[in-house]
Amino acid sequence: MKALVSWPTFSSHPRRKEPQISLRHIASLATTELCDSNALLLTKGDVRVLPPIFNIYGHRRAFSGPIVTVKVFEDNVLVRELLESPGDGRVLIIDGGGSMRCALLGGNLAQIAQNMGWAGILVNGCIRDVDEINGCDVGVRALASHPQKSYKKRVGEKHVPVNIGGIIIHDGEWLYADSDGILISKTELSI
Ligand SMILES: O=C([O-])CC(=O)C(=O)O
Repeated sequence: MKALVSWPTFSSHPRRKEPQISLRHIASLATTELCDSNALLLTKGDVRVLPPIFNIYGHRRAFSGPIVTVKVFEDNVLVRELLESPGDGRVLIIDGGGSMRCALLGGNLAQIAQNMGWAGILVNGCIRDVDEINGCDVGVRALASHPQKSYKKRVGEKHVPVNIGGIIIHDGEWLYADSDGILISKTELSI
């Protein structure tokens, strides 16, 4: 398998014959290759594999970037605040405690994330407006979908360590996601 995977978009313009490959779709390194090339880091725990509990949403199937964390519970005001700030190719990890009782991310927030340059969003919880999210040029991972919105009380903490499926993740670490899985790394990885 090649080290680099890409997710080209093809122009629908009738006169254009060549596929248009958007630079924003040159995706991240393949998680399989990263695991194979960084076996020592995996052994040491500097690279961890998240348990395969997340569903894949969003137009961008593969993404990577430095992590920003936020810990909330059934309240997404802090999520909106972060997504309204420049993403600069980073990945937002929302630890929603795994709640199955409401959605922490919907179509509006995914659109904002796309416009603000976030590479991806991982939700330890639920999302809604799945069809809209799937149309946004951002990668999304979440446990499930739920039609109900969350509270708006602004309770939670930004930039704190979070525990996702038993893996402790710190702000500033790196996330790599593709169709095969999700890696968390203390540092930026190479093949
Ligand atoms: O605002 C929310 O609670 C989530 C939502 O529906 C959206 O992002 O469209």
